[in-house]
Amino acid sequence: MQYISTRGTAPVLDFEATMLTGLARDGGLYLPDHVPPMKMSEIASLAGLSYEEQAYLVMRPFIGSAFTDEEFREIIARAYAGFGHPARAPMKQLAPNHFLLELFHGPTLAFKDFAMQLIGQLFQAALKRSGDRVTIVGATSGDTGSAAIEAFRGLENVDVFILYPHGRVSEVQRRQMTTPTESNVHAIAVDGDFDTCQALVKDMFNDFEFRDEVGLAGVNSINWARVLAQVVYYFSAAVTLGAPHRPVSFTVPTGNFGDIFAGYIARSMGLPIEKLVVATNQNDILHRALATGGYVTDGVKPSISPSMDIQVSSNFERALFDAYGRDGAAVAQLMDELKSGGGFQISQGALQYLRETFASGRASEEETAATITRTVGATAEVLCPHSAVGVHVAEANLSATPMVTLATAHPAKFPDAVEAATGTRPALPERMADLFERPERVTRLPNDLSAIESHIRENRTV
Ligand SMILES: Cc1ncc(COP(=O)(O)O)c(C=O)c1O
Ligand SMILES: N[C@@H](CCOP(=O)(O)O)C(=O)O
Repeated sequence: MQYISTRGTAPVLDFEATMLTGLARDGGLYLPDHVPPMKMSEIASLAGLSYEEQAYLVMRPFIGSAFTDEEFREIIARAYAGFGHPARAPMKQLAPNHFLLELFHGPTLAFKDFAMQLIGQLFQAALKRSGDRVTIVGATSGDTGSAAIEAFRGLENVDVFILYPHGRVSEVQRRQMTTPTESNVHAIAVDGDFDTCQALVKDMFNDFEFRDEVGLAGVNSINWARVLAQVVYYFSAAVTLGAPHRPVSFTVPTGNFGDIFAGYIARSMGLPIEKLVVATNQNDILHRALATGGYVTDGVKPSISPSMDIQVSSNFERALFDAYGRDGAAVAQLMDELKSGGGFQISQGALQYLRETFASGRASEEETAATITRTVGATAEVLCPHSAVGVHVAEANLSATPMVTLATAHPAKFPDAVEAATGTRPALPERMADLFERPERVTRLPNDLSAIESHIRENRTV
């Protein structure tokens, strides 16, 4: 399996190099050159297997010769051993044809753990073999950062620097990033929003001198391995509900478009997904783009679902690449327009492809809060605000086909919003009970590439 860039001019890489490279050197994102199909019988045979075995069977064709079968099985076993639920991704029923896929039983209580725990193991195995050292730099609106720190803390050959928007993540998210004591963990609070942080990370990748000097690696969903790991739970949920003999729909709370793009890959592999619904909060650029064809940024508005406060949605570039018939030059042109002018117009043909592929909807702040209140009243399920955005949009898309909404974070990560909607403050799991007593360690920096690069140069330990 080979990987190619969405902008068409970066070197073609194998799986391991793609994972360690992060952003392609032409500024694009890597994608497999083809998506390996799964036969109906292969999909059917996933039913009843452990999550780990399903993960092995779904991901194996993408890995090539990077790891032996035995190594890969062991890596997967270690990745999911720390999850707090034996099913890893259990499902609850909200209504006769509406299900909630709980993706928050990992160590940092968000869906990011599914990929990050796996990537941590994959990086360790690859770096042990090569003896290389890397500096991971990531941007976060709260959940990617804590998951990355948890996966890489204390590892010998890795430093991890996480940029988060100062004052725009929940207190639990911030403390998850600022309280680890390991010297290879570095939290940076940036003056700006998530888009600022993500742009800084991409600028670092495009600064080749810096990139090569520090051995830059990325664990945002620009990293293909992140997306791949998230493909698995679409299969696990769908076969539980009768796929491939019966189609299933999914609604995905969306910000950076990584999670829903994983669903798109599952469908491309042959999983019968009827509707794939993009659910946005008031930062609804994706919903507007699908409705109007204009992808136009208009400033991030802070919301009660802060992890989705994103306007420059990184993985949408991967969807555009397919929508434009895998024309890297066309994608590069759109991304230049986005960078220089804050937006672009999607061509009619590409828009038609995207509309046939994705449905979409948005939830206002009031609708999000009301969904948390209503759902706990009707089902006793306490939703986090991101999952509530998903449930609200899913309810407008219900049909005879079972709908699965992805519950992307644990309610205790966003206690203020959940308490305001339910009257009850959700408690953190016992193992995190002292989170608010642990000392914090963070560096505040301006939105200034050279200041952040200097900080990284001076503070990396490897
Ligand atoms: C809790 C939560 N839900 C949903 C999302 C959206 O996921 P994606 O960025 O993959 O679209 C994120 C982060 O982006 C998140 O942290
Ligand atoms: N919501 C994310 C934003 C970064 O997304 P990623 O999937 O590209 O890493 C977060 O919580 O940080």
